Amino acid sequence: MEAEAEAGAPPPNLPLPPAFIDFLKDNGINPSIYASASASSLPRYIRLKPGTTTSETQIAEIESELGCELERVDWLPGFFAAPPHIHIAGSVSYKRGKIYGMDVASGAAVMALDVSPGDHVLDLCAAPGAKLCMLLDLLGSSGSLTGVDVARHRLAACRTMLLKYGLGDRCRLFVADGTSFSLLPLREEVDTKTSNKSGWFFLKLPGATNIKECMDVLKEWSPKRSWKERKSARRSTNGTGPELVRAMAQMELLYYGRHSGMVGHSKRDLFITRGDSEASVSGYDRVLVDAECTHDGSFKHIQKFEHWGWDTLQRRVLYAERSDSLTHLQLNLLTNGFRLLNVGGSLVYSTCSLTVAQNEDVVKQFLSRNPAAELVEIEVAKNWPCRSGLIPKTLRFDPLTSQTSGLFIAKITKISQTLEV
Ligand SMILES: C[S@@+](CC[C@H](N)C(=O)[O-])C[C@H]1O[C@@H](n2cnc3c(N)ncnc32)[C@H](O)[C@@H]1O
Repeated sequence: MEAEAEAGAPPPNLPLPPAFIDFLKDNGINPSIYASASASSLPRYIRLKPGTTTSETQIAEIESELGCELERVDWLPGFFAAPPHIHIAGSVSYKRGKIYGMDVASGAAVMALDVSPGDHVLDLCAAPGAKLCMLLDLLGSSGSLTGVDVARHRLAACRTMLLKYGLGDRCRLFVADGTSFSLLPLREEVDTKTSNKSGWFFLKLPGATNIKECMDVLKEWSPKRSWKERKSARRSTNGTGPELVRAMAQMELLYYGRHSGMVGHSKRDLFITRGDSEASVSGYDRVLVDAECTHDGSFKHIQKFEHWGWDTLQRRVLYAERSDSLTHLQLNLLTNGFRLLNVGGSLVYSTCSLTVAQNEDVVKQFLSRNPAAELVEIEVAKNWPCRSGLIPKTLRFDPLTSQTSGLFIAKITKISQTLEV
């Protein structure tokens, strides 16, 4: 890991508005970082879909299609750097689902989680889904992945990605608030060969033959049900506490795959919630909290405001109330993700903000309230071109140090089922 970049470097070559420069300075961020990360210097990163042959011939084919040379990222398998100006979305390889456009720092956050086949994984801020797809690629053909996001349209884009890359089999997607989401993974799998609810997907995928059963499961979760259906659903929740009924009404299932734990279960079956003292109810082995943030470390995102108008940045990103409520949101997402984590499991908290308030401060506050949480070293990071965060064991990627987008990563484990203080 490299030492922290020195302050006092040249001024940014983007016409950053004074309010943004003030925001950066208030947060101790040197605006020069935006100079080094100008569009002409930061590589465009590509991740190859595993299973795609990585022979030199295949790489050469992609190179000739993109019209550039790809440089293998030696510290993160499967990633390649392309020149900054390359647009991959129009390429055949991209359209056919052979490559992903994904910053290598985002890949690092996923690798830090150390997912193994068979794990039950929760991605609490999942959309639009670059990290979720990588998690599924690592999971392979066992375990499950639950993706949650509060923004329906963004999660719909995530579903499109799942289908494009053929990754939906073990995944389910919920439109829900990650600060209160409570569904646990279902570990015992329904035998999809003998069950009469055999192997249904939300969207009809190759191999599916009974679309009606699929639609029945989804209807149960849809907020747009007829009065009659809502009445009968209310009847079926009689005897259920009001909090649970509210929780059941508040989320929508947007997608599920054959081995996602949804097949053969009614909505009610899935509301086995974990009370704080119920350690015996199994939660998730891995949790990713890639929290909503000001995105100030994502150079490409900030650059878009040149077209959208800098006043939009000021209005949407920088006003103080948003910053305050964001750190609350981040803390609540982290706390709920940790609540759903198994003892011995791992959680990664990441943001693409470079501010201390949204990163180290959130983690510090969380640790002070959760004696069962322990910050752990990210073992795989030994050769990563990043620097330490202000708290030891946390990591920071930034354009100057890493030639990547900005990203903060902290890894936390649960050492016991102790309650929050
Ligand atoms: C940084 S983005 C996540 C990017 C995503 N992990 C990926 O790799 O593509 C943060 C996401 O958090 C979502 N979000 C904001 N508030 C949320 C909440 N209360 N619960 C769940 N998701 C939330 C936003 O809609 C947004 O999609």
